[in-house]
Amino acid sequence: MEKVESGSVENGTLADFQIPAKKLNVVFVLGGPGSGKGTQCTKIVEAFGFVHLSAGDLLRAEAKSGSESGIMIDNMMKEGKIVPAEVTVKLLEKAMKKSNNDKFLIDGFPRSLDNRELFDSVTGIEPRFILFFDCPKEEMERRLLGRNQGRDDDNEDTIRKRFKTFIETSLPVVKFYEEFDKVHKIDATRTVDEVFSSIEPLFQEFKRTGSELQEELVQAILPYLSCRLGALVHTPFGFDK
Ligand SMILES: Nc1ncnc2c1ncn2[C@@H]1O[C@H](COP(=O)(O)OP(=O)(O)OP(=O)(O)O)[C@@H](O)[C@H]1O
Ligand SMILES: O=c1ccn([C@@H]2O[C@H](COP(=O)(O)O)[C@@H](O)[C@H]2O)c(=O)[nH]1
Repeated sequence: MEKVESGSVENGTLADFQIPAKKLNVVFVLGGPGSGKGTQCTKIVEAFGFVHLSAGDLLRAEAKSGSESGIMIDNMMKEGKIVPAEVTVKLLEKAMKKSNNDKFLIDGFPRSLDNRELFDSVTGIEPRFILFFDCPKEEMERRLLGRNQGRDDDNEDTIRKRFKTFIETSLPVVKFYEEFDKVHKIDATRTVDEVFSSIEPLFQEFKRTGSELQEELVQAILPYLSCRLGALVHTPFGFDK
């Protein structure tokens, strides 16, 4: 397999990561297009303080950025094809390094066995477990056609291609992890709340403690405090009139 060119990668670990790869908690969220991965990730983030990284969103942003690979990514997405692993892994790696968090939900990735292999060799990260949203094609198609978020790939023709790629290329990843007993298969046909209730117990070990919540609050108000402090320093007599 081709090796990723990255100055930060040494011996299969994220060398300049603040937290060792082994200590990171990564959950892969897999399932067919429209099975409800993104919807549930939002709820998991709210409840358990994970960082949500959607591989599709990262690729869409890269496609829009006008970068060298942008046109290639855009074309591949319109065809429902899997973007080369080097591109996606690099985007995920960059997004993870930007975050101070140690808990990541990686949504819609790995989409193929070679995506999985490259992520493993570049980051050295072993996912804690895999959530697999199981949903019939007809229901997924109904949801995608009703999504209405202006996505270029939510049309009948591309949806057909995305389903084909999912079955031929992405399902083998689920099978791979099943061999290691890492997959939690979720019946995604139920309501959003019912689905969430069934996955909530899997995340109990990640429940935030009081001091973590306190730390999050401090981090959230820090920019405001430093802004106020700056204003005080620049105001005669040290206070606003
Ligand atoms: N349990 C559910 N019941 C009914 N509709 C749902 C459910 N979960 C999600 N939806 C809706 O289905 C559509 C697709 O959901 P979502 O974007 O979460 O899927 P996804 O798996 O992330 O899709 P993709 O892989 O294409 O990004 C959205 O419009 C969402 O509101
Ligand atoms: O790891 C990935 C994830 C996504 N893609 C491409 O993006 C589209 C849309 O992905 P969503 O998860 O539905 O947002 C997908 O059809 C692929 O073309 C990818 O190549 N690799």
